[in-house]
Amino acid sequence: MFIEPSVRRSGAHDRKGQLEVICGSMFSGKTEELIRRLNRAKIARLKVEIFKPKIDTRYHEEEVVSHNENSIRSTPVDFAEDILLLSGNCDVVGIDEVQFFDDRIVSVVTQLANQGKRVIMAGLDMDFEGQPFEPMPKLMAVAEYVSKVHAICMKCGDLAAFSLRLSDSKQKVMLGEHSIYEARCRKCFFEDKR
Ligand SMILES: Nc1ncnc2c1ncn2[C@@H]1O[C@H](COP(=O)(O)OP(=O)(O)O)[C@@H](O)[C@H]1O
Ligand SMILES: Cc1cn([C@H]2C[C@H](O)[C@@H](COP(=O)(O)O)O2)c(=O)[nH]c1=O
Ligand SMILES: [Zn+2]
Repeated sequence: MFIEPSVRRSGAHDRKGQLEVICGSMFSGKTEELIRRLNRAKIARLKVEIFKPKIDTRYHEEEVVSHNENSIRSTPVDFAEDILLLSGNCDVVGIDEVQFFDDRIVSVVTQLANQGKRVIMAGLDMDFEGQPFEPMPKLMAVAEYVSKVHAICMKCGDLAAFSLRLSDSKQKVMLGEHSIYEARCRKCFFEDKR
């Protein structure tokens, strides 16, 4: 479990911002961990704003929802720059499905952290082919803290770092969950990848 350096550190008293990335495969608990950190910031009475790309409307238009149905209210945005405009004077910014933003998200979150905000991002580090999912590598490079979480392989029960797509589609962006994707360990992913 990630231990926050200090929940209030980036609050009103000490405006030192920081970037945190939570990454891993599908079903690895990224959204749960994001919600956990954001709820703790709220308990510390920090002002929290949460965003997700408008493209991700799988479960709910205005909520970030985990696979086990934890949820937190969020603002869907079209572009990374919208986050700068809408985060105002909050202390903590949460961003889910951050892999769906383009490279401009790197400059946006850097500006937010330099303003003294704690920015917590969750996103897929690899796509269905096992390739890095841009802009995640860049975000991981500039972040102070990177947490990689793991799912359980649906074939062998080992730890899973890969997301196997069960259909033949080669489109990079293809929203979906259990019916289209399965978490897999390295061995089972490369055995079954199409
Ligand atoms: N293969 C799996 N491995 C682990 N958890 C799974 C798996 N399939 C479903 N789950 C459920 O998904 C939850 C994590 O969901 P979520 O936080 O939304 O993950 P992510 O955001 O990484 O896709 C787990 O707590 C568990 O209930
Ligand atoms: C591997 C992979 C996934 N996607 C999509 C599928 C889901 O809608 C999201 C990931 O959601 P999660 O919260 O991490 O479970 O991304 C995609 O578009 N392309 C891919 O290669
Ligand atoms: Zn396996």
